[in-house]
Amino acid sequence: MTTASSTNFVNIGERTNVTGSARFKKLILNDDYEAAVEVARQQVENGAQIIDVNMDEGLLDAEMAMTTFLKLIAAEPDIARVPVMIDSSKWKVIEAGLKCVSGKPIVNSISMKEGEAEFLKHARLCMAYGAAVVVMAFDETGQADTKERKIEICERAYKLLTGIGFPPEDIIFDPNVFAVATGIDEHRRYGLDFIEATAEIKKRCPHVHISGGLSNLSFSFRGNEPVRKAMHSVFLYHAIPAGMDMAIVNAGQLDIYDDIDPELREHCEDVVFDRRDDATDRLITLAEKFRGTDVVAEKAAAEWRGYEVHKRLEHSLVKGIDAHIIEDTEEMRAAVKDRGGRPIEVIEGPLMDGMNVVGDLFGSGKMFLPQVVKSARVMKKAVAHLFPYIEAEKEEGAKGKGKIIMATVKGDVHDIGKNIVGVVFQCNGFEVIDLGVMVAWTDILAAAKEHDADIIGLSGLITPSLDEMVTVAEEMERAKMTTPLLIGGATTSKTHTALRIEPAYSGPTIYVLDASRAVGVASQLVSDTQAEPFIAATREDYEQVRIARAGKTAKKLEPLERARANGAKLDFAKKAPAPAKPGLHVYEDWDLADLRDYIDWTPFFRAWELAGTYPSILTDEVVGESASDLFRDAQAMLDKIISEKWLTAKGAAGLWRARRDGDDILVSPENEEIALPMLRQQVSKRGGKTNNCLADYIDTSDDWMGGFAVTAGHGIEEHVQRFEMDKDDYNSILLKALGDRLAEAFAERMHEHVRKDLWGYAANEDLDCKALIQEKYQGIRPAPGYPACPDHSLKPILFEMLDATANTGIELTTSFAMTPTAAVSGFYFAHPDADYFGVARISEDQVEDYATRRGVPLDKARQWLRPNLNE
Ligand SMILES: C[S@@+](CC[C@H](N)C(=O)[O-])C[C@H]1O[C@@H](n2cnc3c(N)ncnc32)[C@H](O)[C@@H]1O
Repeated sequence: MTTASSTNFVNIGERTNVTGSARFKKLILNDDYEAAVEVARQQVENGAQIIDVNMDEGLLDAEMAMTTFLKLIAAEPDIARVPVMIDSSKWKVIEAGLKCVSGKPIVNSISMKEGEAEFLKHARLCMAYGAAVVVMAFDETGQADTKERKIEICERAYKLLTGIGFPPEDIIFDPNVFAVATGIDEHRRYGLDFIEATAEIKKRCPHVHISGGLSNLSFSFRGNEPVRKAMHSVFLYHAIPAGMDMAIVNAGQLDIYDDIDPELREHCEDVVFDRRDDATDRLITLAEKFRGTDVVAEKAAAEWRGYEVHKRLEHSLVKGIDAHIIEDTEEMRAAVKDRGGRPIEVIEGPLMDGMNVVGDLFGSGKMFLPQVVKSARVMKKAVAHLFPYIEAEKEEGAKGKGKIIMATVKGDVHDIGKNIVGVVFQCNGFEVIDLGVMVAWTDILAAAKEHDADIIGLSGLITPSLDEMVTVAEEMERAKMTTPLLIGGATTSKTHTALRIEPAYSGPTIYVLDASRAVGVASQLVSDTQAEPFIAATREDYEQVRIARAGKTAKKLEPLERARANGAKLDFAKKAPAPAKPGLHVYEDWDLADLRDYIDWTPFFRAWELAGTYPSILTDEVVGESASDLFRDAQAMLDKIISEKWLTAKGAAGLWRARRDGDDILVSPENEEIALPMLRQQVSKRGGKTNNCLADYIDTSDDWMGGFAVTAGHGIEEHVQRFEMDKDDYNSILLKALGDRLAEAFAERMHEHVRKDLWGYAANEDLDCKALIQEKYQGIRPAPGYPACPDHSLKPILFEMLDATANTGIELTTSFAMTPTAAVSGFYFAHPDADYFGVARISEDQVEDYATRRGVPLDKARQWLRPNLNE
């Protein structure tokens, strides 16, 4: 069956509506009524059986526009054969329209919004003109959203209208189609409520018609026409048998139900009928496959290829399209050559012009990181094409704004943030010399000298990197350097930079919050006029941070003994039973397809500096488009990662006997006991709150705990290199970010496997991905380096118990960072009352106690615990 043709269903053309069609609005605003009439004709030719005309636009004299247009179409026999729906929120406009229509008009709309008297007044007028009316399901308290309200309002309106003799067959109810798949739970029933209400209204109000505006339904998928069309068709397929007999819809844009891709159709029906909890998530995921597959997109694509070459280059750069960049760059180069110019001019002229547009859009918040990184990829390809010509002519390279050395410091391996910042610098005309990860200070200083760098940028993600950055600063000082030093990365902060790094180096030292600030900072540092005042202002700012900190006396903490006495007292009668499968379990190659469903997407968008929560970020007013594009690319790459097996997921999980001894947990992976010394909160607690320590979660005898290490990073290097060889930072960063996501998903999956199977204390747990991300399960998996066990140096102990390097291939750097970077490790606690907390500040007594328990010199313990010291 098709959606429309085999029923008495009437479709109402929507293109002659200034609020819904940008093109029609433009025509009317420009007084181009001739072309506007053509829009109406096309609608009718495309099968519209009624045309909706709306002129509600602030800049228009709507009464005038309505009457002008209606008179014009009344003179066109092939348009005038279909009824006109006069659509306005202003009664005066409707009345003006009614006066110009010759056939049977339809008024869109009246409602009880302003009470019964007003409603009936309008209804009587419509009756006088012989007009049918659309009655919105709207009353004095607002628009009907639930099924019950829709029915109640329509029934009430029906009684009122028939009470004054209004012909029931001239009543068209619009029970409000609202957007579904928005990610908001209350919206899930909107589609179903409309359909069910339709059936009931038809029953209770004989002879009426039911109509609705379909475009609302798929609002969440704007920009994705194939999915919108499928949703509309699916909706009508079910709403028509329920009694819907009209809809405002672009008839040319409906799919035949049977022709819709079966998977898409099923997912749309899941959403419309609210058939499963994850219906929205699944449709959003699937939707990405269909984006851009429609005719409109293809037409737009063809159109820009007709631009002149300068504009084509700009278009490629701004849109991040690399498909034609080589041929266009070549065309430009040839054109420049023909007029006696040099190849470098292609870079300095059109390419830089395009990148300036990108820079401006990014700077003004109209473009986001993923798009910028794509633009940079296009630029790099263009430059690479020109390079041999530039070399051949022995030209100087384009003069950049300045040279920046970038490095992730020794002991640290994380580089997504650094790479993104590097790309953004390059887009803005800086030359970046990227030294990679785990870079010793000696190499950083040597590179700065060799390249005569204007700026050095350091990056780090884990807390031990903070100390390493101080070391780099001290060494720069010793070498009497004056090069500005930029500090960035997840654990860095303005406070740490002001308190520890800047005092170590007399050159300019500046903390950079994120990629969007990096260019502003670097540009000021290389500017002849702005550098000095900027550096002075930053120094003053950091001085204030130090003064404020000096004014604060160290926080008053509880003595360790008192904190211990106030530890968490768990009811060990509730502790988890002994594991079903104790000991070590190794997984050499976990199925990546299985992990895909466990991915928490929100942090993925954060890595690209897109603010928001998945899935609503995909339809966010500001970043929605950028997030959706990125998500589509991510899904496509995930498809390949899985089907072509780019990555291998290896993991180990162990469940061991454990008992608590003071603040140590004694674990027995084999026969001997291994001590895991834990840290305790010492901040004063009130109101019955306890001073927690992870050891509190373990019984003094006969208990169990676990540990795990998982990675999804094996195999990644080969592909990262492939992308980098191809100057494709975008895909290289995308792959790394997806590797991280798969590793986190693996940690989630492994934890579930432990609860339900290996340990088995929650064998009947039934949680979906969302509930897992919200940690709705029993037990926790604290990770070394995180607030409840901030000391990264516990990782070697954990790794030894798991024989993790042999079993999973994960290695630890000197700062206890894991390689591959796409890796997660931690402990398992199963007690139902075990919860995450932060150790926060600790005092000297605990540092000494910890040094003794770990069997290390006090200095070493101080170094490990530095971020938690009370100083
Ligand atoms: C960093 S997030 C990772 C999960 C997130 N769904 C993702 O995919 O990125 C949460 C994890 O961090 C660790 N974590 C969070 N808070 C912690 C705390 N206070 N102490 C120790 N570990 C903590 C735990 O391993 C927890 O599972």
